[in-house]
Amino acid sequence: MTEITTARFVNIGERTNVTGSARFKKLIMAGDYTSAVEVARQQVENGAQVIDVNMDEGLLDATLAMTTFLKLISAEPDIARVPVMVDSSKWEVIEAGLKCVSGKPIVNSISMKEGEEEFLKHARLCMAYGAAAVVMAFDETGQADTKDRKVEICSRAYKLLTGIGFPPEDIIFDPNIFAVATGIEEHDRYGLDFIEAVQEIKANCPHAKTSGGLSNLSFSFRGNETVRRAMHSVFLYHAIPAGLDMAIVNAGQLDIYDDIDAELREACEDVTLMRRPDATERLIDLAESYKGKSVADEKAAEEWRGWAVERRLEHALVKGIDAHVVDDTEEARAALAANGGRPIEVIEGPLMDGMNVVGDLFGSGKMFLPQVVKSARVMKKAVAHLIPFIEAEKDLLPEEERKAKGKIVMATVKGDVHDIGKNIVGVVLQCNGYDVIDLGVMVPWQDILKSANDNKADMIGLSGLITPSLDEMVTVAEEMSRSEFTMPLLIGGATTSKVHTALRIDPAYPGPVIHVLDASRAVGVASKLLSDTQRDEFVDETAKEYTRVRDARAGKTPSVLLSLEEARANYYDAYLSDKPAPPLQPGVHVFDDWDLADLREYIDWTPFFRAWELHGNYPAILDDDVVGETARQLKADADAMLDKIVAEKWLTARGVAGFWPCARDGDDVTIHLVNREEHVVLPFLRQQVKKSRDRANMCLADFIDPAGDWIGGFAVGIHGIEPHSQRFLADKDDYSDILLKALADRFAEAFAERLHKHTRTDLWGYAPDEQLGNEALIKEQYRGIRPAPGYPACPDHSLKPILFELLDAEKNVGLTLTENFAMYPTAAVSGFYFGHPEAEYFGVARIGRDQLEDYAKRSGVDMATAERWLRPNLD
Ligand SMILES: C[S@@+](CC[C@H](N)C(=O)[O-])C[C@H]1O[C@@H](n2cnc3c(N)ncnc32)[C@H](O)[C@@H]1O
Repeated sequence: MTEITTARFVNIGERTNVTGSARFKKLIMAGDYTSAVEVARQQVENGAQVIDVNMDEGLLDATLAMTTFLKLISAEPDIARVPVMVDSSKWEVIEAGLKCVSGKPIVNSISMKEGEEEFLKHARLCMAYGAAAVVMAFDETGQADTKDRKVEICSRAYKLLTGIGFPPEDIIFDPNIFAVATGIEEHDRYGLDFIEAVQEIKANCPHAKTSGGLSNLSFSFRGNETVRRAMHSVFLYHAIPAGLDMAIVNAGQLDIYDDIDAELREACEDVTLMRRPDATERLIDLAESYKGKSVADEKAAEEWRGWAVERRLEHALVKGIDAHVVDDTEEARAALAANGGRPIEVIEGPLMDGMNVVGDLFGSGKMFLPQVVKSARVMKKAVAHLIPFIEAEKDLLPEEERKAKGKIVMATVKGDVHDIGKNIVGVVLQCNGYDVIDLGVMVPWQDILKSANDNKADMIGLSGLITPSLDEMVTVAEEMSRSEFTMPLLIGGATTSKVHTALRIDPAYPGPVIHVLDASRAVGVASKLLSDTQRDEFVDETAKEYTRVRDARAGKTPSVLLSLEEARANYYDAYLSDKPAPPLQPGVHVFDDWDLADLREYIDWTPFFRAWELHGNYPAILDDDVVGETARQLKADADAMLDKIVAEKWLTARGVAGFWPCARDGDDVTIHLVNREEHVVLPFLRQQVKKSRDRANMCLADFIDPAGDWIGGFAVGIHGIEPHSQRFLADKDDYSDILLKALADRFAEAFAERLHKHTRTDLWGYAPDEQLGNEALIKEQYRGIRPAPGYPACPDHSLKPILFELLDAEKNVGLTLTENFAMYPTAAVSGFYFGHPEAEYFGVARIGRDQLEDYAKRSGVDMATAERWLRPNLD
C-alpha cells in the first residue's frame, strides 16, 4: 500500500486491548501474561509502531493488570523499542501505567469532558511524566460529531494546553471517527467531517498531531471483512494527505488501495467522501456480494481450479468447498480407471490425504468445528459419488480393504430429543474415517445394545441434554453390564460431566467409560480406544482419574443442610407491597405465527457460536485473533440461511402466554382457575444449604403473596424444520442441517425473549414504558424473571406437564413432552413468569430427605419417582 505505508503515518497496534480483542482479554483474565506478551510482540512484528494497552474490564484489577503487563513488555527489547500508549478511562490506571513505562509514554486519553480544571490537572501530570497525550474532541457538552465542533474543541484544548507549557508536538488530537453508512442520514457526513476537521486542526494548531480509532468507521459492516478492509484503506488514503498522523488500526488488515476491486473502492469512496446521496444504499447492496469472502479467498478461488485433480480435492476438503467436488471426484476416478485403478483408491488416496490434513489442523487448534463440518460435507459428497462404482465391483474387493478405522453406535437416549451435539460428533468421527451408526434420538437401551451387537460395534456413544437423560445413561450402562458387554461407552452432551460420569455411570459398567468433553476430543478418544498400543494406558489412566474424582467426592465434607423447617423459617422476605398489579390481559394468549423477521432482531448470538464450539462473546468473537475468521464465516452462512428462512418462510414460530390469579401456600403456588373447582398446584423447591450471614434460603414461591397475587407461564416452539432437514441430509449436507437446527434453537430463545417483553409491556403490562435494547435484554436487565423447569431454581422437569396443561400447550403451540419431559419440536422453550421486582434466579442445589419426602407428597408421586426426578439435587 505504497501511498499509505511510505507516508510518515504511524500504525497504532490495537490487539493488546481487552476491550477490543477477545483473545487478549481471555489471556489476561486467565493470568497468562506470557502469551499476552507474545500478542504485543506479534503486533510489533506486524508493523505496529506504537502499541495501545488497555485493561478496562469490570472483572479485572485494571491497575494491577496494567502494571504487570507493562513491566513485562518493558523487559522485552524488541517490544520496548516502540512507544506504549497507556489507555484507560480511569486516571489511576493511567498513572500507575505511566510509572512502569521506560521510554516515552503516550496517555490515551485526556479531554475536557469534566471541565477545564480536571483537563489541565491531567495534562500537567502527563507533562510531569514526559508523556504525550491523546486529546479527545470531547467537552462538557459531549463528544464532537460535526466538523465545526471538532475544530472548535481541539482549538480550545490547544490554547489551554500550550497556555500551561504543554509541548505542542506532544498533543495528539483524536477528533472521533464514527460509523458511516449506518442508514441514518445524520451519519452520512461523519467520514468527511473527520477528514476536513483534521485538515483544519492541523492548520490551526501548529506541531500538534492527529489520530483516530479506525475500526469504528466500518462498524455497520461487522462480519464483512472485505468491505471493512476496503473502507479502512480508502479512508486512510484520503485522511493521511489531509494530515492524519496516526490511527489505531490492525496493520495486518489493510488492503493495498490499488488492489481493491474498483467497484468496491468507488462505493467506499462515495460513502467516505459523501459523493452521492445514495452512497450508503449502494455500498450496502454491493457489500452483500462480498459477505463472508476475503480478498485472498477470491484470488485463491480463481487459481486453484487450474491445479492437478488430487490437489484440487485436497484443497476442496480443507477449505470446505463443495461446488466442484463431484466433478473432481469423477475426474480422479476416471483417470484411475483408465490406468486399471479402482474407485476406492480415490478415497484412500486424495480424499483421505485431504481429510488427514483437516484432522491435523483441527487437532492442532488451527481449524475449528464449523470448518470441519464443512469439510465433512465435501467428503460425503465425494464418497456418495463413488459408492455406486465401489458397489459395482464389491465382489472384487476383499473385506478387510473396506474396513473403517472403527465402528461406533451413537444415540440420544430415551426421553431426550436433542441431537446437535451428537450430530456434530458423528460428523467429526466420520470424516476421520470412522463408521458411525447413528440411531437418532429417543433411543431405548434395548435398541442401542441390539444395534451394537448386530453391527459388531467397537464402542457406543451416548448423548443427552436434559438432566433426566443422565439417569437414562446409567440405565444403558447397567444393561450393558448385565448383557456382559465389554466395549467402551462414551458419554457426551451438555449436562453430562466428568464428575457425573465418574460417580454414577462408571461404577455401573465394568468396561471402559469415558466422558468426552466436546467434539474436538472425540477423535482423540476413539483413536486411543482402538489403538493396540495406547488403549490400555488410556483406559487405565481414565479409570484412575475417575477413582480420584470419587475419592475426592467421598472425602469432601458435604455442605451443611438445614432441616426443611429451618430453611422455611429463613425464607426470602420479599417486599410484597411491590408485587405487580394484575395483568392488563389475564388468561391465555395464543400466537400462531409470530413474525420471524421480528424475532431475528432478538437473537442472542453468543450461544450459537458456543454450539459450534467457538467460545467467546458476540460480537467481539468476530474480531477474535484466533477464531475470528471462522466465526465471521459461520455468521455469514447463518445470515444467508436466515435470509432464506425469513423470506421463504421455512419455519413457524408458535407461542402461548397465560396469566393466572394465585397465592403462595408454603412452598407451593396455588393457581385458581375460574372454570375449575380444584386448584392447580405448582410445588417449588427451597434451598436447604445453610447460608452465611443474612442470606435467605430461597424458593420461587417467596416471590408470591400468600394474600393473593398473579403468576404467568409461557411456551414457544419452532415448527417446520423437518422437510428442510431432510432435504439437507439427502444432499449429504450435515453442515446446513446442523446450522438450521442451531438457528431454530436461536429462534426459540429469541421468541421467549420477545414474548417476555410483550408480556411486560402489554399483556401483563407492569412495565409499559420499558425501553431496553437487545444487549440489555440478553443481560436480563428487565423487571421479573422467567424460570424454566429443569433449570436451577426449579430443577424438576416434571413441572412441565402442569405448565403445559395450564397453557394447553399441545393444542395451542403443537408442543409435546417425552416421557422424560423433553419438549418436541426440539427448538422450544417454556417457563413461568414472576413479575415481582425482587424476583431473581438462584440454584436450589442440594436438598435433604425431609424435603424430598415433603415434595413427593406435595406433588402426589411416590418417593422413588421423586427421587428419580430430583436425583441431581440429592447427591
Ligand atoms: C438459558 S438462557 C437463555 C437465554 C439466552 N439469551 C439464549 O438465547 O440462549 C436463560 C434462561 O434460562 C432460564 N434460567 C436461567 N437460570 C435459571 C435459574 N437459575 N432457574 C430457572 N431458570 C433459569 C431462564 O428461563 C432464562 O431466561
